[in-house]
Amino acid sequence: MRSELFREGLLEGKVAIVTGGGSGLGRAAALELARLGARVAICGRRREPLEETRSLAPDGAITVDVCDVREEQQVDAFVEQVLERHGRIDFLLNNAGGQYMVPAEDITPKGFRTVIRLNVEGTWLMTHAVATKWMIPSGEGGKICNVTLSPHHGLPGMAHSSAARAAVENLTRVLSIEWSRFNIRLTAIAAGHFETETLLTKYPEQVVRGVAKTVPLGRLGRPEEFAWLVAFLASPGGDYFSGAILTIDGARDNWFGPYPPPGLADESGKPPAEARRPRA
Ligand SMILES: CCCCC/C=C/C(=O)SCCNC(=O)CCNC(=O)[C@H](O)C(C)(C)COP(=O)(O)OP(=O)(O)OC[C@H]1O[C@@H](n2cnc3c(N)ncnc32)[C@H](O)[C@@H]1OP(=O)(O)O
Ligand SMILES: NC(=O)C1=CN([C@@H]2O[C@H](COP(=O)(O)OP(=O)(O)OC[C@H]3O[C@@H](n4cnc5c(N)ncnc54)[C@H](OP(=O)(O)O)[C@@H]3O)[C@@H](O)[C@H]2O)C=CC1
Repeated sequence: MRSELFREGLLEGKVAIVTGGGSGLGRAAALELARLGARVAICGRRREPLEETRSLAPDGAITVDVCDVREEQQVDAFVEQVLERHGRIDFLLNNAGGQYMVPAEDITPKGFRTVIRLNVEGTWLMTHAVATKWMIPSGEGGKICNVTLSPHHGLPGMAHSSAARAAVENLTRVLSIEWSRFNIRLTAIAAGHFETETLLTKYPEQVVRGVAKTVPLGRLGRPEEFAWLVAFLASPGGDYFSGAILTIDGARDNWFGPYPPPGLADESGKPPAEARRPRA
């Protein structure tokens, strides 16, 4: 299948890593990058979903490795394997991540560490390995894109993850400064609510039922909309983006709920306006 948006061969010759490529947003991104001609290495903890992603891509476009991004030795071995196989790494999407939903007072020390370790340490280990094993010593630089979370003004039930994603966003900013001398460009995609299988099945049913109503555009994001942004950043169109946090969330960061709010609009859907007062 061809990309619905970009020209064929746009990413020919490029090598990309997508962590968590076996499902949801990671799968959609890996497939779009592969459609555009990139060779894509995906990883995750379970082989089966990764193999399924590979089976959906053009022959030979995607390679699969089991790797837990929290484990330094596994990350090192994975990055070395990709370099042995493909000889270069142009683009890294740190997509593996997540959390569980729970009131903050019920987060145990182990639970907090678990979420920080996955999102912050996992992102850092992969970023550091790719930078020090290829992007810096090769002199070629490259692009690293981290996946974070919108809303930025706090997501109740996800205190650990909100803290972790803020850390990743600041890491993105500081590395974009430090590593500009190596031509490494870093961005973060702050994803709002996307209709992935995990989002639809992992969280409490009553939360999932109402989640689209927390988005001004009134719907969840589609995985391909995320994948197109990733492909754009990997393409020459993304060459001058660095240090930016790109929020893709149907305006969720700016308002909680559909707009206009239910019950406030007129029959045509127009929000209310105050009457003009006569000038004094
Ligand atoms: C509807 C609103 C949506 C908001 C936006 C959402 C965005 C998304 O991110 S959707 C995609 C989410 N995807 C994922 O979260 C996938 C990755 N997540 C995971 O793998 C797990 O959820 C993980 C983050 C907990 C990590 O798993 P693992 O390393 O296997 O950890 P354990 O299951 O062994 O748990 C360790 C530790 O963590 C605490 N804990 C885990 N789950 C819960 C829970 N449901 N409730 C309370 N505490 C939990 C707990 O301390 C665990 O230790 P033990 O108690 O000893 O088991
Ligand atoms: N869907 C949404 O609305 C939003 C998603 N996000 C973020 O986007 C990313 C993708 O989300 P989504 O596709 O919905 O969720 P998924 O749960 O489908 O994706 C998470 C992927 O990461 C992999 N993964 C988890 N832990 C590890 C680990 N320790 N090492 C390697 N891989 C791991 C999982 O595979 P495996 O279990 O086999 O390891 C899975 O393929 C996540 O970071 C998520 O938090 C952010 C905001 C909103």
